[in-house]
Amino acid sequence: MNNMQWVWSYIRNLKLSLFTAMFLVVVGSVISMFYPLLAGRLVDDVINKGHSELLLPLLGTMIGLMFLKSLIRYVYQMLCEKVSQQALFNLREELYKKLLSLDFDFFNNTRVGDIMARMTGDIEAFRHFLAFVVYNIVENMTLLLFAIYMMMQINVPITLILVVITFFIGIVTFRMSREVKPMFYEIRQSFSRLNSVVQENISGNRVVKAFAREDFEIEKFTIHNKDYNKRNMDSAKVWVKYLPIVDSLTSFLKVATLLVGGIFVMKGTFSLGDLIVFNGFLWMLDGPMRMSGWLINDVQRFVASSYKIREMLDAESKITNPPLQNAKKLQGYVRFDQVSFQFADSDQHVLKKVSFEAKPGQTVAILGATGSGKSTLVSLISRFYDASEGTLFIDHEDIRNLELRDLRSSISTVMQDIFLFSDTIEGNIAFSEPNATFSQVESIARIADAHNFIMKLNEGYDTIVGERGVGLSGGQKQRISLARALLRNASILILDDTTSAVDMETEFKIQQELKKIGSDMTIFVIAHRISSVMDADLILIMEHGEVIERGTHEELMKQEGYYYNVFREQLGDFNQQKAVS
Ligand SMILES: Nc1ncnc2c1ncn2[C@@H]1O[C@H](COP(=O)(O)OP(=O)(O)OP(=O)(O)O)[C@@H](O)[C@H]1O
Repeated sequence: MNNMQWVWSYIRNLKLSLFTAMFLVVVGSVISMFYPLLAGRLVDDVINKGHSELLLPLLGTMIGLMFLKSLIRYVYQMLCEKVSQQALFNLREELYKKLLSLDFDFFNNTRVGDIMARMTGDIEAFRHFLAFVVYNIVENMTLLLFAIYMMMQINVPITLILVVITFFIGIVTFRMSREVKPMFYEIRQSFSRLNSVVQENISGNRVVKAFAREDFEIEKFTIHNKDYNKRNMDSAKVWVKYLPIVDSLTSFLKVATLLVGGIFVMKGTFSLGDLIVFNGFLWMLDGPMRMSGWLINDVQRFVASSYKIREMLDAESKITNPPLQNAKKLQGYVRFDQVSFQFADSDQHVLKKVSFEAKPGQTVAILGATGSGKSTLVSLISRFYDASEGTLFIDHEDIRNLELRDLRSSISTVMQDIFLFSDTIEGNIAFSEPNATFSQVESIARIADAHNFIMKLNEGYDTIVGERGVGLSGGQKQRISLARALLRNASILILDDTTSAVDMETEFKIQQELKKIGSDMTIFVIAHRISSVMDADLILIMEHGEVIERGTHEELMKQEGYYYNVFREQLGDFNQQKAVS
């Protein structure tokens, strides 16, 4: 599909408004033709021939046409605005839906600033194209063609001379647009990089302040700002190079009209009124020619932006989604069969031939050094990624045959990187189960040991937490996100380092509560503390993507390997903590 077909797909339903607008643009251009003609009559009939009775009707007609033209212009501008806003709305919706359908791989490899540039600047270029560029192209084309036609009716030789000059202006403008075209893509890329720096500084402002690196960040921003500025200036330089030529040629149009027209007037083959008419038509030649530079500029911007927008619309999630067979709540039987995994842009296996099974109601704990593949392993259960080799079965079905929403609605996850929305605490907890009543939210918050601290906040459950949970401690955020996960009546519960920021006493309480409610849930717990995993039915010890030890607490203690050593290291702390409490 080329760019025009693509744009058309957004305005197809609005074609009546669009065609009406374009028709009115043509009518407006026709009306413009009358001004020079009437001005010519004014000179020839009223001034030269002394028909003063024609003065008022001629002036009245000119003023009337001016009003009519303004009215028509208003209507077609409004119609174009309506078409562009509606198309923009549809495009924004489609882009947003696409964004939410894309997988982790896309987000891992695309900067947020770049996505934001597409959702703002590029979309604006699309709107500007429909709201302004399209009607201006039609208006200028019709003005140019009508003017040439009308001038031809009056004097062919002068018109031909003017058309030849206009042709040269066209060539210069075309060369300028060719030179400036690649620059627009560069400007677009530079804007995206600038956006990324701003976005990173807003998200990471705490880190910047904590390390007092404001100067460094300002310097970094300045480099990108200068780059953006330079690229815009480069394109402006092309303009500056060509604009004097275009200006000279358009001025030459006037000189040529006066010179040749004057000679014809002196010879008596051309009336003074005709010269006035010609002069009146001149702006319809040079106007479109001058304007074409700006319009080509806008079209190039639009082409560069639409390329970026379409790139995102064409992005495909690697996770294929099979059709929904028969929606049912999963039991929570999970089996990894020789599962290996590597990230798309990496040649290293993050998981190597992992096999184990978890029955409904069982708890599987995963322990291991940082970077050993624990989070990656559980992310395969929600199908955030597909295994590179081997198969993952859920309820004895290859996970790739399960419809994504159906699968994910049976799983509840507390991710390591906690995210809370800018919403009330109640809204954040109920995110997983929008139909939950307040008392359900409250009782689940008790289980997650969040109720007490929430009640101490001035607004309680109505407290609005800032973006990403600003205003709460790490442990408080963890407990709210745990409550959010528990509220959903899931078959599989994944807790990725969920209690790392809460004290051991609180963790113990949460574990006791979990035992009460999670009797038929399959629970995956990733933890660094032995105390979080001791009671699990199966403990997996990971190292460099491999399961190096497995078994229950007792079995692993007997092996006297990694688990045994970690247990001995942490036991002291644990006993100390228990003694203090
Ligand atoms: N998006 C990614 N692209 C490429 N490699 C990645 C990506 N995410 C993680 N990795 C790599 O995969 C390996 C396993 O990461 P993972 O997050 O699963 O470890 P982990 O055991 O959960 O670590 P931690 O205990 O620190 O959370 C790491 O070596 C990491 O560098």
